Amino acid sequence: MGKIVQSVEWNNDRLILLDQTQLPAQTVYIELTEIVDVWEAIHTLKVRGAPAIGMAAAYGLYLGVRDSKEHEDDFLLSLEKKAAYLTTARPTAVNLCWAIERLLNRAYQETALGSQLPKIKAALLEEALFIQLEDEEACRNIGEHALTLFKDDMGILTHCNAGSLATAKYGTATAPFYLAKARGWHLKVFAGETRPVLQGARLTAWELQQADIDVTLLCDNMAAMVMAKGWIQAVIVGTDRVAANGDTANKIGTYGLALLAKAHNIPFYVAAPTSSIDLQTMSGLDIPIEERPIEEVAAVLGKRTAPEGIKIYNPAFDVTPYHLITAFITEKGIVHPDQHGQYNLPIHPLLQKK
Ligand SMILES: CSC[C@H]1O[C@H](OP(=O)(O)O)[C@H](O)[C@@H]1O
Repeated sequence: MGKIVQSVEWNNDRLILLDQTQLPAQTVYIELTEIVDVWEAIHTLKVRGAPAIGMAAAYGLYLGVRDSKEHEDDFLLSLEKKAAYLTTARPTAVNLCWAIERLLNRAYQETALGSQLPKIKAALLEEALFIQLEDEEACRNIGEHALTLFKDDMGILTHCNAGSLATAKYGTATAPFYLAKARGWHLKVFAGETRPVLQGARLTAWELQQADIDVTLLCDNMAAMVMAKGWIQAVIVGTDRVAANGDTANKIGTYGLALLAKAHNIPFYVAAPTSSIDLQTMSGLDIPIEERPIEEVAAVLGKRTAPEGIKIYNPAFDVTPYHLITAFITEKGIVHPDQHGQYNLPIHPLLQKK
């Protein structure tokens, strides 16, 4: 029986991460106790995937103040500076700043109650643990809802890694694959390799193989052909940030898949925990798109493939306009567009409109 891999764990008062840059060749766990090392792990994709970087940032903020010696009057300012520092690790996934905001709010609440520093710090760790537990439950619920849209023996295409590695467990886009396996269904997963960082080849293919799930690896440029062959009955992807109108930022290449799905009349689903839905961002035009080092494009796993001195563009994400999305699968249920083609998206109770 296969196993469901996990990438983030709080254990023995330290943050333990499965270093995703070493997969699939090596399974390497790193133990972090310093906020600067958490920032670096997020920035260099040792930990990656919107929910997972939110969880890591939350634990990182706690680690940043756990042993601090500031006077109580200076603690909140120090906490806010460390929070701001962590949000610079990566800009696109709203989960990172959302998790940080949750810990800041807990600190403000405890301060207002007159709590002493030890209690405030304990509340920060408690909130980080809550975020991880909630994400696992949200992913499981997303999987259950997604299975109402799928049936046994379907071919499903996914992109990048919105998997168990990118979340507390199960993944968002991959959650239905794990639950279908447990239900005895045979879903045929097609995973795009996802240039340039190869999250599909290195991570999704690996984690589904570990779980004995039927997965076929594709180059990104094969998606149109397998759709034309009739091998794909649905596309499901994750997200880093859904804007208020439903425009969705996800791994570069997602927008193209949505256009292909539309052209082939194939449903295109976004698995979106409410922790990734940002009603403060009005549309895709307002979503910050991370640009990453050009070396990711110029070389493949360290071997240079592009000529020296060539111009290179390396956006890590693109935005799929909401009208190309068939439905959002959230932990609160499936959201289809209304009669005007507009989305009324659920909001996480702790992400109230300001
Ligand atoms: C549930 S993971 C969401 C999202 O995050 C990934 O980006 P990255 O690998 O750069 O962290 C990818 O876009 C996934 O779909």
